[in-house]
This record gives sequence, C-alpha cells and structure tokens, in this order.
Amino acid sequence: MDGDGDGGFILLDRVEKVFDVRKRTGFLKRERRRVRAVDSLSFAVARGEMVGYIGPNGAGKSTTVKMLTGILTPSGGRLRVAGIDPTRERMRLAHRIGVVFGQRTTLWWDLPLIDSYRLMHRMYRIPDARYRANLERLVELLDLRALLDTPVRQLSLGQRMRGDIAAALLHDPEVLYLDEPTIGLDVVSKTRVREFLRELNAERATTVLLTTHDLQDIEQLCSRVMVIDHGRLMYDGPLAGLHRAGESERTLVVDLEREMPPIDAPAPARVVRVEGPRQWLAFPATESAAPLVARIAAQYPLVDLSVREPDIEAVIAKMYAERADQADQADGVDGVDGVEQAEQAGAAEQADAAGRAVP
Ligand SMILES: Nc1ncnc2c1ncn2[C@@H]1O[C@H](COP(=O)(O)OP(=O)(O)OP(=O)(O)O)[C@@H](O)[C@H]1O
Repeated sequence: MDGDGDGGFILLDRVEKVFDVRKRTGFLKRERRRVRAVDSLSFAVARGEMVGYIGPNGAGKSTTVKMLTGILTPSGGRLRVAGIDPTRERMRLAHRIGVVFGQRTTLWWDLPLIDSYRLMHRMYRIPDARYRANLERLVELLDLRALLDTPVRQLSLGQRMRGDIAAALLHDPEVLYLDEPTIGLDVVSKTRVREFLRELNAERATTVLLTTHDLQDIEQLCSRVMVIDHGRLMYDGPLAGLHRAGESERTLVVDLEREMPPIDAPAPARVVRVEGPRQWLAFPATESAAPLVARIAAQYPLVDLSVREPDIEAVIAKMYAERADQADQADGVDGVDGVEQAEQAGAAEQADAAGRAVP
C-alpha cells in the first residue's frame, strides 16, 4: 500500500494543529492561549507532483511540513504520506522522505562535505552500491566534485544549499520537502538549483512540496500552488489563476538615457513611479513583458531594464481585497449576505482556475 489508493500520495483530511501557549502577563501571572496553527486543512498531492506551498509569515506552512515528517503530532484529522501515518511510523517514513531547510543545514559544519555524506550512508543504512551510484549522480548533477573535501563552514550559501540538497536525496526519497531552497542565492545558483529540481522530478517522479517566498521558484517549477493563511487553504490551482484571483502585477523597471516625461505605455500597463531617468511600469502578471519591452525599446532611448515579480504577500493581499470588493458588490445588488456570496464567488473562481474547489 503506497498511499495512492486512497486519493493522494500526500493526504491531509481535516487536519488540525493547536498549540497551547503560556504567556507571562505579570509577576506571577501567566495567561494560557490556544493558537490554531492549522485549521481543518484538507488536500491531496499525487505521486510525482511538484506543488508550491505558500502563505504569509505565521500562516502554518512549517507546522504542516513538521506534521508531514512526524516531528509534530496533529491535534485532529487524518494525515498520510506514502500510505504511512507520520506520527506512528516516523522512522519508517524517514527512509522515504527528504527534507531541505534553506536557512538551516543538516550537514556537519566542521567536516568536509564528503564526511557528511558518509555519515548519512550509515545513518540511513543505504546499500553500498546504491550509495555510490547516487553520490556519483548527485555530485555530477549538482556540480559538487571540487567541493567534496571542503569543510561545510567554508562553502558559499549556494554551494552549501547544493550540498544540502544532495544530502537529502542520497537515500532516494520519494517525497522531498523543500523550505526556501533558493533563499539568499544569487541568480546563477538559483537557476542551477531550479534546473536540478526539474530534472529530478522528470527523471525520478519525486513528489515535491516547495515552500518559498520567491514566486519565480513556483513559476518555474510548479504547475500547482496552494496558498495557506491562518492555517486554512485559501487557494489551490495554477499560479496564473492566483495572479488572476489577485489581479497581481509585475513591474518593469526601465532606465532611460535621461530624465523624460512618463512613458506612454499601452493600457493596462502604466507608469507608477518616475525617479530621474528611471521609470517603473506596472503590468498584469499574467501577461508577457516582451511586447511592452519591444515598444519601449523602439520609441525611447533605453539603457537598461529589469522585471520584478510581485511578492507573495502582495498577491495574497490583493486576493483578499478582490474578495472584499465582490462582497460589497453582492451586498449592494440584492441585499443577500455579502460575505457569503463573495466566498461563493471566490470559491467558484478558484474552482474555475484550478479545476478543483477549495473547501
Ligand atoms: N511550537 C509552537 N508553539 C506555539 N506556537 C507555535 C509553535 N509553532 C508555530 N506556532 C504558531 O503557529 C502559527 C503558524 O506558524 P508556522 O511556523 O507554521 O507558520 P509559517 O507559515 O511556517 O510561517 P513563516 O513563513 O514565518 O515560517 C504561528 O502563529 C506560530 O506563532
């Protein structure tokens, strides 16, 4: 039984996690507070899917991943990974999952990189032939050969991240949880990590749950994105659908030869800021920048340009604002409960974009 039979390789059915927090409120006084970090969360991820798992700070992402690895026990609901209950069989599950935390390393800081891998070989009891073949493949794909004898503390952030990804994959896990795998990396390192993850997914059908604040990670890797806020699933569908739901915009930053009046851009693109020779133009995130760039290049003395992605917080904030607007409109039209109508409208929009309804 591998978990696909009952609806998903990763399966959450009305999962809850409540923390009891004690706060000091006076000299001998303590107040008890309950924090509902994950609130009736249900979703299914199929084997081989690569899914983005995003949300604002404190939304409940890490708590979900910790429950999926068995580090935390759910307060309620049902959770399965590859058919395994993580709380009950954490050790058995450990052989089938890999975890990478962008901001922490699982490598031994003072040891050469290769020694960490040797230790993992023992810890996971990886058969010798498999260990050698996997090590060779990962060293090649992640370009680690020249770094194997370097102590981890001497590696750059990008090198260390590649080292960590290899460590998480030495035992051939079927599921990989990645928490901010490109945080702090330069463009070249980001591209390398993303290319590797794409290849891994294509070759081995590794199921990937990716937590990130970088929307380009999602755009380049995931056909599906789930948004969580206050422990609840707010959106489940393609990234384009999220942009549509949030009407999000990208920004084209243009450097001209000299200070000029605002660029005459074709609507809906428009100049939102001008500072000396630099101008910022907002345009819909669902559209390509190419026609806009071509037009500006043809008509203005262009020196340089770059495109900035909307940040996740902004996309989500716009999604909420959109829903609130719909609620107001619904209220005005027929006097029925506006919030409820907006929720229905939002859910329909999501179901439309995603092909699946959000509970
Ligand atoms: N061990 C804990 N004890 C008490 N409260 C906790 C604990 N872990 C998390 N929380 C609370 O649960 C909520 C969800 O936290 P979580 O770390 O899962 O969010 P997150 O989405 O991963 O955020 P971030 O993007 O900042 O990492 C927050 O309100 C947090 O303060």
